[in-house]
Amino acid sequence: MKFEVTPGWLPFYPTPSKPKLQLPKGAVDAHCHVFGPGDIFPYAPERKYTPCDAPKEKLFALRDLLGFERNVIVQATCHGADNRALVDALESANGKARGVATVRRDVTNDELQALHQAGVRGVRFNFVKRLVDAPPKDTLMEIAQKIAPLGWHIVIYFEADDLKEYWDFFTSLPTTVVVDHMGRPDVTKPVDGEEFELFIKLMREHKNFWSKVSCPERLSKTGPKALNGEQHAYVDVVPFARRLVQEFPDRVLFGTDWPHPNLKDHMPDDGLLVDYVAQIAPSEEERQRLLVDNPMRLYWPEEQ
Ligand SMILES: O=C(O)c1cc(C(=O)O)oc(=O)c1
Repeated sequence: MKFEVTPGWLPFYPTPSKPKLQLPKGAVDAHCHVFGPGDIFPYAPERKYTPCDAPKEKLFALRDLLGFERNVIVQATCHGADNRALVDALESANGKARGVATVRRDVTNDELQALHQAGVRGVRFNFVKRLVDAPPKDTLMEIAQKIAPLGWHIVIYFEADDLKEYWDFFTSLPTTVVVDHMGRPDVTKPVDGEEFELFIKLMREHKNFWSKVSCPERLSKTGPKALNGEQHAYVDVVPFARRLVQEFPDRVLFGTDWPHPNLKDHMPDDGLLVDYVAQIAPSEEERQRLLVDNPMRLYWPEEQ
């Protein structure tokens, strides 16, 4: 099937640089996606955007260039609950990728087992209105109850503004819960202001919560952008990620978010995005936890 890309869509950066930062051995890119290709794995009818194809071969080549050894591939909303592109990528990765799927309430145990076999270790609940019409909470709780016995976790994606509303629901989830992109703080607000303190409180009071300290390119308002060799990109986002890395060193993950869906302003050079990690995790010990120990504990516990 041929798909027309959403007007204004920015394709991923064609020639990423090799990072200056050398990643620790065994580093995991814990948040990235595959899109299509649409003629093999069609985009979902209910999608809110149509991306350009970003196939597994490109992802694996990027992994090697950047110095990662493994990927966690997260089901993107443009594929809805059709996990075929994700499963295909996982099955092609020689054990070097795990996945986070999207499932519906009527998913069967056999289907869950097949996803587990392919390398899926979690499901994603998305509440961002420009991306999805979120299912009702009782539907999601039913899914949570179904996946919990598999030892899977739940990845949640929401806007900072919505945290209050979902607080009771999120904190009643029965599994480890991983928050995408730091709960999308407005980085023009203070890092110790009301909005981000609420997120810190969530992490402090609920030890089953983890946070991805990813997506500075999405959250930044003032840059500078990860382009043209910039070694100090997205300085306005650094204090937020730095705070999480310092306060919750065992419950943070980092991912590139390649191929960066829905960016409007610019497309980052992924090599420079890796160099950004030196700003939020300046010590080798912090990077070891962020990039190796934490994702391995969550996604490859059998190797621990
Ligand atoms: O902010 C976004 O647009 C975005 C979208 C998706 C997705 O469509 O799944 O995933 C992300 O991690 C981020």
